[in-house]
Amino acid sequence: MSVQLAVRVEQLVRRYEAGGQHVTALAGVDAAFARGTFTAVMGPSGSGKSTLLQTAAGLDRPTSGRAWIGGTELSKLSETALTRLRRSKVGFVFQAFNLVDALTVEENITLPMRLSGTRPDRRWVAEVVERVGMGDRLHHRPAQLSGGQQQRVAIARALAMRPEVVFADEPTGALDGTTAAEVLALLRSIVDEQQQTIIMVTHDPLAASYADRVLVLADGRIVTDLPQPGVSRIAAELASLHPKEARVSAGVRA
Ligand SMILES: Nc1ncnc2c1ncn2[C@@H]1O[C@H](COP(=O)(O)OP(=O)(O)OP(=O)(O)O)[C@@H](O)[C@H]1O
Repeated sequence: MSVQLAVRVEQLVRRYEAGGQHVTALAGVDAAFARGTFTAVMGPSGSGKSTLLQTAAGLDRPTSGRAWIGGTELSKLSETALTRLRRSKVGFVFQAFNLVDALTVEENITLPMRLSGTRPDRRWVAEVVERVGMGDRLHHRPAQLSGGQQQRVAIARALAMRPEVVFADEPTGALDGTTAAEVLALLRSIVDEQQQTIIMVTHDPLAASYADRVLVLADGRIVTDLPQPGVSRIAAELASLHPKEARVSAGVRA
């Protein structure tokens, strides 16, 4: 039986022009992500990790190349169809949380379902809220929460609809070690128990060790594709690319 692909990108190129200068954020990335797998995307700052996530998720259009979510090629979709596809199949956790200030925690978490006209699965929503430790803050507004708490709300919002694919950009960057471990265990369990697919950008080798696979980007290209590496192997790979960055990521002050 062939492996079902949740996400695929082919020869993805993304160039930006800013202040008269051209930057090649992605220089031709090919990658396939099987359904029910958890992939960590790593690499030095500026290597193209966020751009890969954004273009693979259909939040940004590539300069050239193609991206698929499930069997659907994103470049063939109108903006409306793309928005519909994202709302029904994709969950996002952004670096900047992107919570709606005017809504409560509970309303933020169920917003994607209301937007896509799906009835929330109350039991699952309650479980997700509990597992990110936000059960006692449901009626707060984002401005009344710490950065780590806002990130946990963003994670609950991404998982509440049981999307087929979750794209997460540094989901544990703002969390303390204990909360980060709980969130990573939750991400791991939705892959193992519900066959959801996660693609997560992280700088942290410990966070990446929860994944089934680690892709390392450098200068807009995949330079390493490791199946189930341990923390020390990941740290060594990063150190070989960019020694200072790897030391800081591993929590060691340079
Ligand atoms: N909107 C934009 N306009 C111009 N250049 C951009 C834009 N977004 C990203 N870039 C550039 O593209 C390159 C890749 O950026 P990207 O954010 O994908 O890297 P990253 O690996 O996620 O970095 P970090 O780890 O610092 O978040 C960088 O050189 C960045 O400056």
